[in-house]
Amino acid sequence: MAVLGPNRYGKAETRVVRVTRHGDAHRIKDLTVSTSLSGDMTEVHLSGDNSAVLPTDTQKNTVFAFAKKHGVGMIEDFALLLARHFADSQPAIHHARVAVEEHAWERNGAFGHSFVRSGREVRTCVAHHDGTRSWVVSGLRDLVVLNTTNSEFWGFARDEYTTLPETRDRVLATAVDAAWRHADASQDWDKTYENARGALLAAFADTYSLSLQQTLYAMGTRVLAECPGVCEVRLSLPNKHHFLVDLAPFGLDNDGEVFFAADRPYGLIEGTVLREDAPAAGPAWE
Ligand SMILES: O=c1[nH]c(=O)c2[nH]c(=O)[nH]c2[nH]1
Repeated sequence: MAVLGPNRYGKAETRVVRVTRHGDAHRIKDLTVSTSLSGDMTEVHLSGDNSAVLPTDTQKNTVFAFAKKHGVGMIEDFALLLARHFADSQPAIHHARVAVEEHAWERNGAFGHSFVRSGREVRTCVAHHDGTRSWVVSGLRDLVVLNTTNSEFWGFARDEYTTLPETRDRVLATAVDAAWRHADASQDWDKTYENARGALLAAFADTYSLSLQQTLYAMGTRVLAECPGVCEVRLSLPNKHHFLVDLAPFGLDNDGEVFFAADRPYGLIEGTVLREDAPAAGPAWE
């Protein structure tokens, strides 16, 4: 006998751009929004009775309608608004998860109406609401950073397959993917974002690194130190290897000047740093 296990459904990656016009000075917010609902969904799976199913098309429409009606400020507020709407307005929906990514644009010169997509990282959040409680995890991805020195890697375990030379000076580069769990769902999201981003960058730059793992822990610890409302930080750091190119065949030396920036494979260093007294996570990360 088969039984239905955990399930959820929603509209993934609705792309919405909200323009706000103040005379000739326009603003844009460019988001990717993914909704995911769960609740009394046994019948639709077992018998095809759709009466509890708020269509994913409706969910997508709601994203656009809310962008118009409520505007888009901080993405955490927009995500919470949507999550609360779905969980509170549909009797069959007991839990709503809304994930938002924000793509940054900058002004193109002095023109009020012209923008250039910025090379900045993508800002992210996931908000949950279960009809009573809300949880928010904020973060960023693709924050690409590189140190040209102050990184070593040696003293590692060896076996018959180890060929990696030890290094006392290497390039250390990564694309930071970070998420931080808020202790409660009423924070100054923008302020925390800037503090967390600043902490990640500062810790990456000023940690004398003996491994990317050590740098990861320093970065997570720094976010907790700078952001009192954050109780847990998760980091995923690809080690973007930079290999010194052998220029000897060309009669040239290479004293840490020319590197091959390898694409793949890459080391992937992942870890969590949390306060000793961090409250239980609930479904925040899912
Ligand atoms: O910082 C590093 N951590 C590792 O675990 C590792 N493994 C490896 O081959 N290079 C590195 N660098």
